[in-house]
Amino acid sequence: MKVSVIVFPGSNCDLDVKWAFEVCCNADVSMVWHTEKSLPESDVVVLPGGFSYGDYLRSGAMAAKSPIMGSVVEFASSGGLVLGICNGFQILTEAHLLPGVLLPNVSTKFICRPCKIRIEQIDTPFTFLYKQGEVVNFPIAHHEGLFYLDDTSLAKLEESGCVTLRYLNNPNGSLNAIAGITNASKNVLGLMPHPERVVHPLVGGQDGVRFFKGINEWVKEIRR
Ligand SMILES: NC(=O)CC[C@H](N)C(=O)O
Repeated sequence: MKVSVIVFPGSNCDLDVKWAFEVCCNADVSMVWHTEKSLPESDVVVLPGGFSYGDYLRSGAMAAKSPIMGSVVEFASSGGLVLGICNGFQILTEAHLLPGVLLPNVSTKFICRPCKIRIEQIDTPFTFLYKQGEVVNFPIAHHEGLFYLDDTSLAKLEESGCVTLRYLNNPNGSLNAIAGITNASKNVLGLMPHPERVVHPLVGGQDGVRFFKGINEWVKEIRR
């Protein structure tokens, strides 16, 4: 499986997610600097966590205008798998690949801790190795994690089964405790928690292993 991780000035989870793909599924991972205009051959494109452009203006707003994003949008539109973790989720909403916006946490504090997350949808390339309703531990680390959407669009998002992950104890005040969503065709996932931080017992857990293994199996299935 070929994975491209987009690196923005201020990304800081780029190497963690590269390692997660390597350790979980022996993936071939390329790091792609944001000023590139085209993607290498890819099965999956990842927008990693961090503080792209120092979170100036709004988290993800400037990164969404980076030269590489034209190719990322094209890749997503053609059905390619796109994964945005934390700052990557913020970039996906700013690029309008996903609906809604991530606002400052209701506490106005940066929150960094383990978090219980319920898997709400398993009919996605990212979550199908989990059980429906399973509760996992994925850490969170963000200041702007409050997922917000207008009432009508939120109802539509829920009805269409695009709410993929939900917090058990809503740490940031997200509407409907939403932690992760997909687009309608479910090839684009954005989530605030960090599955790449729980892929080895040495780093505090393994609940993220099936997330990355699942992506790999999904890609291999498509290729077959
Ligand atoms: N870990 C991250 O990706 C941080 C996301 C973002 N910069 C925030 O603080 O909300």
